Amino acid sequence: MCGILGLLLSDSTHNAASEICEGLYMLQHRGQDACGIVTCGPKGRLYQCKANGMVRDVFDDVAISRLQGSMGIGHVRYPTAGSSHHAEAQPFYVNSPYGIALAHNGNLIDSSSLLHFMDAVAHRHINTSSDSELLLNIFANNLQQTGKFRINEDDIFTAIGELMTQCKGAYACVAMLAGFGIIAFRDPNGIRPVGMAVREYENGKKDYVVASESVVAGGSFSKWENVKPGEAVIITHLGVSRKRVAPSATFAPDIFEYVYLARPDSVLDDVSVYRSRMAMGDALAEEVDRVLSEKGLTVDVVIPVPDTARVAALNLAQRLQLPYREGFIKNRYVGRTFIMPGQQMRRKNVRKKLNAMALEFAGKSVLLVDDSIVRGTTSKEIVQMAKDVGASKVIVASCAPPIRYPNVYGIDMPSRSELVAYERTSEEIAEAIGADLVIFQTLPDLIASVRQFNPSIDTFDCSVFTGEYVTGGVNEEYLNHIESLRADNVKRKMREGGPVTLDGALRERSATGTPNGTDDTVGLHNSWHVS
Ligand SMILES: O=P(O)(O)OC[C@H]1O[C@H](OP(=O)(O)OP(=O)(O)O)[C@H](O)[C@@H]1O
Ligand SMILES: NC(=O)CC[C@H](N)C(=O)O
Ligand SMILES: [Mg+2]
Repeated sequence: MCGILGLLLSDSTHNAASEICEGLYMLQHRGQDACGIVTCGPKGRLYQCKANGMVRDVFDDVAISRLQGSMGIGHVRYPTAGSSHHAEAQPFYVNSPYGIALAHNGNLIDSSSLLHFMDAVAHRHINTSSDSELLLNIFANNLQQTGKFRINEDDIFTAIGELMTQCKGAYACVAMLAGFGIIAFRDPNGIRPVGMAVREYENGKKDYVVASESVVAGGSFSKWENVKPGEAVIITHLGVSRKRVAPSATFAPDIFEYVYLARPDSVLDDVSVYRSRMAMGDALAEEVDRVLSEKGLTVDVVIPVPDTARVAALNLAQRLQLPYREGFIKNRYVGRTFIMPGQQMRRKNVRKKLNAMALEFAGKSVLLVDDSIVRGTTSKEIVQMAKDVGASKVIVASCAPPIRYPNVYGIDMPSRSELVAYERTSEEIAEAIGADLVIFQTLPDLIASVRQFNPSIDTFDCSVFTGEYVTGGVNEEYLNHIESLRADNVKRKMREGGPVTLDGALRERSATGTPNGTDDTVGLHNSWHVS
């Protein structure tokens, strides 16, 4: 779940970079590892700044002022393929044909065969282990096939249509063609979100923004519209062209966007994330009530696990007519822990991020409400913290059902054995996290919490709960393969600089994962900002 963004300003004398940077700040929750912007200035010249780090670390006034041009694209990264090396920060750039930059949210599941195609058929060199670099080169290769000096919109639609038959997985993308315009497209199942909005001036001119989440367009833009699954959108100074370029497929947006990934103040596929989380709290209240009366237990207070679970926890407390107390105070300077790259870092940061206030816990039977329990890192720590400050009983309720299967579509949960619910019953999960009881939302209730706001959504990608993958092509062999590439222990070795196979035996490379690493890759694709 990275964040993507594109901006095209009607006034070619204005620079787009500062507004893109502001937009990336609003998408920071989708990726904390790296970020970048590419703009297109006079004569179609591209300018780039990207690096490991948060938006505030990578972009200062100097960096922004160097990014010339009235259109550009941006990205915040949470790696789900390849490594955390700065060389894999996005947007990616390829010079041929025409000069293209691309930013991608999602994950391809057929990278190995695409890499082989690149090598054996397209003869294009892929310089990193990122699936997004591959995706860009598939697009570039398809455009190249036109053999044209200058391409038109139909050529672009055809190239993306072809890409959608070649690339399997999740991809919400924004691309920029030098001197031409901005292009957005979304995979045929619409797994990851992307939409667009317009800013209209009295003189009839229009600026356009494309973004992962509507919150980016909240200020001066209006008319937010989703990019539809299998659709491509081309935005130029002449206007907008849209076309469905893929054969129809089941629309299956990832339900985890509503559970955790997206900001509550965004509307995704016409569903307010905030409203859906309120509904999750209401539905979970029913389940909590049922289980508590079945077990003859009572609760004195409902305590949310900040931040994401707050909305649902408040509704749950109101529904059950229980006091709601902010028993955990969040340190505002610590980011999201789930999307941090290593287990040790995640664990340490839960402790840094949340502090239990004894006065809300001492002697009480507490119900902690979280949006999800994935590795159990957060719940294990906070249950202990609650007990340390004197809670007499700690019950944990989760707005999502147990997560027992890996995610292969852009959330970094590649390894079954890292999931606390894998091969465990609710009782065993409670034991693993040290709680007296764990209560999970049922899957039908979770789906209804979101779908009631947009019944036209066919279904949701719920693969982390069911093990059913809407794209097909995910079997035991594939799951073992990604586990061997991306399990926490493998990533740790990568960060430590050991040589590991990143692309399934196709090549070996080392990845130190820091901008100061001794290995570096060529400047065409990879540069980072040094102020
Ligand atoms: O079981 P785990 O592996 O710990 O993952 C689940 C937890 O991680 C997330 O919180 P996070 O700190 O990332 O972000 P938040 O502040 O938005 O809640 C999520 O909201 C859960 O609290
Ligand atoms: N979370 C994402 O969307 C990641 C995009 C891409 N797979 C990467 O690892 O850079
Ligand atoms: Mg959380």
